[in-house]
Amino acid sequence: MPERIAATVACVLPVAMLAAWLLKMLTRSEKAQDDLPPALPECPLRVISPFFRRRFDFLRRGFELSGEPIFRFKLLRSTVVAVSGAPGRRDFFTSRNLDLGAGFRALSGTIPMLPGVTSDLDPTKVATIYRRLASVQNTANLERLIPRILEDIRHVAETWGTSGTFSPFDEIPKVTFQTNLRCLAPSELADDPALADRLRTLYNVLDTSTTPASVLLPWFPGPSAVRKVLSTKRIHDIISAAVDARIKGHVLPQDDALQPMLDSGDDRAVIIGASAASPLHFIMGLLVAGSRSTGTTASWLVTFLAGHPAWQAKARSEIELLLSSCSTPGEAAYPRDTNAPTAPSRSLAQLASALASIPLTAWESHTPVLDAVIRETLRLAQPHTALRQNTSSAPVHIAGKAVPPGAFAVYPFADGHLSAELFPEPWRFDPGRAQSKLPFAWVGWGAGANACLGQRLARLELKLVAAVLLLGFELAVVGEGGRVLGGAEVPRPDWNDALHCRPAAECSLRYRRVAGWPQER
Ligand code: HEM
Repeated sequence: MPERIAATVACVLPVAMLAAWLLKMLTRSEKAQDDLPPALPECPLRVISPFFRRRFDFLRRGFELSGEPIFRFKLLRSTVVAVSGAPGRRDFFTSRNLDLGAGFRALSGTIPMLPGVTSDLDPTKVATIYRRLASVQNTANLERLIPRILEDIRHVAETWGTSGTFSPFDEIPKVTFQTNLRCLAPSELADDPALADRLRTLYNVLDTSTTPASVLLPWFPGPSAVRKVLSTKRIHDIISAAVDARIKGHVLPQDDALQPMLDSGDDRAVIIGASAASPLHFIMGLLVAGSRSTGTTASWLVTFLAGHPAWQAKARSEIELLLSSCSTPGEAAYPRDTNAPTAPSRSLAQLASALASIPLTAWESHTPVLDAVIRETLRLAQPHTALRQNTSSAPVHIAGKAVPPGAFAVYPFADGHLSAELFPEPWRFDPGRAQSKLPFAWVGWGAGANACLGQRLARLELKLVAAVLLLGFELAVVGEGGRVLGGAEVPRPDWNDALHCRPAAECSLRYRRVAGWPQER
């Protein structure tokens, strides 16, 4: 009998504690304040799932319901202020007291805090990481990386065979994960396909295990929280084994991103670890910051080009022009001998090496079509909501409304990017469209103090991926039953999928390897 009572208490007590805690959270009253934005008339418990699972719809509906460009709601105990409109955008991106790291830690929950694995960083260490990321992106290093990135793209592309159909949202991120690994991690990892694949799978587990519970109740050991902790630990173990092998001299010094950090005596935790507080710490953190966005952008870049033949042709001609202007007289830049029985895989290798002859300055300054296509892709398929916390002790004012100390402010990029006023027919993919001159209307790389720190590298990677795919393959978007889709028929990005913007409608890429360029197209 006493055992039965003890068992019942053991079952009921945690549930009762959780219920009491929830009640306390939900009944906490806010300090009355005149300049607070209007509150959403919803029970705090009912906003949790939409905020995390269908954020685009939730915020759009909130602006409609409140009838204001700014409204507030509660996520358990936290006040969150959602911001839109020109004055709101300006104040959001220019406020000095809205902290990206704190907002990211509390509302994104990508990386759990694990003693010895992830930690917060002091400002000096953050500055070191910024410096190292800047070195990765200096001109000499990017020049050095171009042939390696192209070889990585070629290797992944060869696994696709000569023709077929695939989901761009599954296959293209494999390419960009590999290229980011090449640029940011020890080369021992980028050179080992099995380890690289394992790391990619573990990062995917981190992404897909983010649930409302794992973010709002990080101390609660639910199944997704446990999966996250395990994957974080495994990622850490793989990366630290590679770093330690180098430190102990089991592997010779390499020409990669790790070596200068070791040579400068950087703190091992800064090199390896990930920060739960911000997308930092070099290898683990930057792979999170960079891989997901580069993968999503590259997937849509290729999909839009495949579905818009006129832009595809313009982009291809631009790269062909670069190729022909970079080949030395009398030398074929890329297989021109159409009589030779060119094996398709050989032709991809030749393509990669021909593209490697194009200098960085040409990729950066002589590709107006690719620049316009990337800009339009970032406008139309970047489902980002910027997250910030007011870490100061005074309210921060956004368009005249207060974000109280400790509260969060969130800005959905859809506000500007999908606005019909700023971008007429906003869902139409049109890289030739006139650009809005209004500040912060387009924030594809972020804006203000927190603009993307990896954009030079990301831009280069996107162009190299586009070049190999456009010159190495014939591409088309196909929908249900293999029907080719073009222009307005290409499915819309679904902004509720905050990771990939993967469309709700079926959408695949049909590809066929081109044996030689330009004659055999
Ligand atoms: C196409 C690829 C990428 C896109 C579209 C992108 C976009 C962005 C955006 C919009 C922000 C600002 C976020 C906000 O305000 O909430 C940001 C920040 C950041 N990005 Fe990127 N990014 C890309 C690739 C990369 C890569 C490859 C790296 C690193 C190698 C990187 C490192 C960072 C870092 C460290 C920050 C935080 C800056 C800070 O704390 O102030 N990004 N990125």
